[in-house]
Order: sequence, then C-alpha cells, then structure tokens
Amino acid sequence: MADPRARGGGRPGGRPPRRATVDPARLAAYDVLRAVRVEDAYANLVLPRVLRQHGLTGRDAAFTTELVSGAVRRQGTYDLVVDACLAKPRLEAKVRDVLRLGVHQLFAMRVPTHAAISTSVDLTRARVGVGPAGLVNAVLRRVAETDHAGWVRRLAPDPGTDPDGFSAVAHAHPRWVVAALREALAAGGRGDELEALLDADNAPPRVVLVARPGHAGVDELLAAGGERGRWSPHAVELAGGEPSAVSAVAEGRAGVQDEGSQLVALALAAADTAGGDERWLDLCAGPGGKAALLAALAPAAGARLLASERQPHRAALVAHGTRAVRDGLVGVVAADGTAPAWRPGAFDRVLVDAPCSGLGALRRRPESRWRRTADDLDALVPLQRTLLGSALDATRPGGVVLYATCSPVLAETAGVVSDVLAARDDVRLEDAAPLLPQLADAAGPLAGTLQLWPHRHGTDAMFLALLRRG
Ligand SMILES: C[S@@+](CC[C@H](N)C(=O)[O-])C[C@H]1O[C@@H](n2cnc3c(N)ncnc32)[C@H](O)[C@@H]1O
Repeated sequence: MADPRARGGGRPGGRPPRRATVDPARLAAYDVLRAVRVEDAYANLVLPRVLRQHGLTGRDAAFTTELVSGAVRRQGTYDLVVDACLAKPRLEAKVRDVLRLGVHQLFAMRVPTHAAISTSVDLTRARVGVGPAGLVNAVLRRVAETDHAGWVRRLAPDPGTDPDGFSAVAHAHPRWVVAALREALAAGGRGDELEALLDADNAPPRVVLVARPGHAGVDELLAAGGERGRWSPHAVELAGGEPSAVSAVAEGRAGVQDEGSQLVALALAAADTAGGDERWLDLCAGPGGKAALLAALAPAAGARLLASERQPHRAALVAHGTRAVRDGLVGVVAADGTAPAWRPGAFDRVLVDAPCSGLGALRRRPESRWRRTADDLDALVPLQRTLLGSALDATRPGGVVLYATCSPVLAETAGVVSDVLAARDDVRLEDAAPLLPQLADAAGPLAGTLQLWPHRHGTDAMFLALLRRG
C-alpha cells in the first residue's frame, strides 16, 4: 500500500522532516475513526464523504481506506498492544484513535517505522494537541520493538489451553465471536477451518456488481473492467475504481451486491412452486439489494414483487434501489413483518432475509464485530422466529419461503429453522442445494440447508433454508 508521505513528503535519505504537516490521507483516516467512535457511524459509509472532503482519490484514497479498515477491524488486538506499552492504563479516546492508526501502519502496511511514528506524532499535534505527542511517540517506539506475531506471542493465551482466547488476539475477533464461529464451522464438519475463516474476515472484500437481468448485462459491466463472478451468472468482480462511475450502477440497472446475496435471491426465484406463481414478497427488504434482483427476475416468471420493510427510511432506500426495475414491482411498503398487512396465504414465494447479528459479513463492516454482543441474540432470535412464522403464514399452501441470514451463528440459522419446524405441522424443510447447482461445498448445519463461507466461497457467510407450506 503506497504511503502518501513516501511521495514527496520526506527528505532525501528517508528521514522525515521535523515539522512536517500531516498528509490529508492520515487526517482523513483519523476523521473517519472519530466519526465511528463519536457518532456511532459505519466506517464504510462515512469514508466516501471524508475522502471527498479531503480531496483524496486513487492511491491516496486506497491508503486511507486500508488504514481505516485495518485499524478499526483489528482495534481489539491493537488496544492490547498499546495498553502493554503504557505505564498507566488510561488513555484519551482521541489519542487511542491515533495510536490504532499508527499500530496498523507498523504491523500491516509496510510503512517505514520512522514514518509511521513521526506522522502519528504530527497527527496528534494536528488533531488532539501538543500535550500527548510525546506519549504517542514513546508508545509507538515500544510497539515497533517487535512485530505483530511477536506481540501475539507475548500477549495471547496459550493456544493449547485456550484456543478461542488465542484466536481472539491473533485474529482480532471478540472471544464470543470466535466461539460462535468455531461452533458453526464444527456443525458443518469444518472445525479445522477456523483460522482460514478469521483470516478471511480480516481481508477487505472485492467489490462485486450485479447486472439486474432484463436491465443490464454482464458484458456491459465487464466493459467497465472486471471479471465474471464465481457463482452468480449476474456477477462481475470490479477490478477497481468507484462503482458509481459505472453508468449501469448509477442508473440502478446494476448494483453493488455480494455474490452470496445474489445467490439468496436466485435461490428463491429458482424454487419450484406447484400451482400459480405471480405474487412474490420480500418481507425484510431494506436497503433493497435482494429486492432489486428479485424484481428484475420476477417478470420472466410472470410475477411481481412486494418489497416490505419495517423502517420507513430503509423502505425509502428500497424504493430508490429498485427505481430501474419497477416493472417487476407491485410496490414498496413500510410495514412490520411480524404484524402483516396482507391476508394469510397471499403469496407464492416469500423471502425472509432476517435482521441478524451480521457475523457473516465482518469483512465489509470493520467495526461491527466490536459493537455486537452475545446478548444481541436474545432479541434477534425470537424476532427471527416470529418473522419466519409470519412469512409462512403469508405463503399459500404449496408455496415456498426462503429463510436467509448473513450470519452462520447456529442460534440464528439451524436453531430458528428447527424451532419453527417443531412448532408447526404445515411446513417441511426441503433441499436447497438443487436451487444452486453451481455451488460446491456449501452444506449447512441442517440437512438440506446451505451455508456459504468467506474463506471457501469468497462470499459473505449467508445461510439459506427452503421451507414449503404443506
Ligand atoms: C438483513 S436486512 C435485509 C437486507 C435486504 N434483504 C437486502 O438485501 O438489502 C434485515 C432488514 O429487516 C428489517 N426488519 C427488522 N425488523 C423487521 C420487522 N419486524 N419487519 C420487517 N422488517 C424488519 C431491518 O430494518 C433490515 O432492513
């Protein structure tokens, strides 16, 4: 990753100037971390705005993006390292932000040690004040005495006696997340893949576009520079650049969508529905990626989609995201899926892309692993059960419901499906594998369900279960 200071900011011989001004790439990175901390912002949402404010493009924008993503994603481990270098454990939050950015440059960005330290000191002066500059200098000098692996050896528990504790430090995931992912992998017979999964969570995902059928073709997207996706016939992995610069994306005929999410919509559309097939429902549609793909697919089946979402502002996002595929839409409504406004049995096929912990999408949401807690499941799982039950009620006999989560956590996947099946005698679980014959190695925790994995499929860890009303 190119360091902006390496291009004209330093003196010949590599020594940094004593009174350098801070480069905009690092100022921008700090500003994003501050927004994440103070405003509870999502790094990936706030980043484009901050890049624009600082006039950053190309390699400088890429530097800032990696700096932010890495520092936020690995903050748990970086904080341990920083704390081990402090005489007193208390640290002002602003200073911690600067140190997280400094540590990421030292450990993961191949920024020369002197540049990582001196720019962090300058950043402290510029954004925090002169006072803590000496502390930042001293801490980063200590951090730089050994590399990431050395610090993990020094700080992590023994992997033999505490494997989850070791992985939590080595791969910067909260311990409860490590335990939940280990359990989910083991349920599919993949207990030995934990390290690979945690590594994949720490690698920034490539940007994948979807060409919405009938409105854009894959060839049109390939012309923008990229290659075909691995699993979805509508996917193109963008080689680089801003997706919104692709005209089909700007016009809503294409969109940014992980292949796992594309497969969820494709699986629902591929299911056999004995009898009529005109009325499709997306019960939890916001912000609308899957609704847009379903609405693009529906006309070919002679169907139209109702997109429903509880939160009005997210329903508005669905309306915007589906503007180019309106011929496949009945409409977009803001409605609580647990108290439906439609009559029972009104739909032929229904998607429940349930609100979930999101632990399958950690690659693209750097801060989310540190915000979620195990207690979140206490509210999510009952809601997921209710939404799935409500979706089944909305489906006519013979129709299908696809239940999906962007989480592999067993309570949210196998647990919810098993509970709902046990509570009803008018539903059966069917084999979802034939819906996506191109997919390999995706057996889920219950027979017939599918589980995608970032380290295996290069997608988010989507879970899919196909249920049919009897
Ligand atoms: C995982 S997201 C759906 C993502 C969406 N399918 C897509 O592809 O863009 C879950 C959504 O469910 C919504 N939601 C939460 N509770 C709901 C409820 N009771 N009824 C309907 N939607 C709900 C959330 O606001 C959120 O937008």
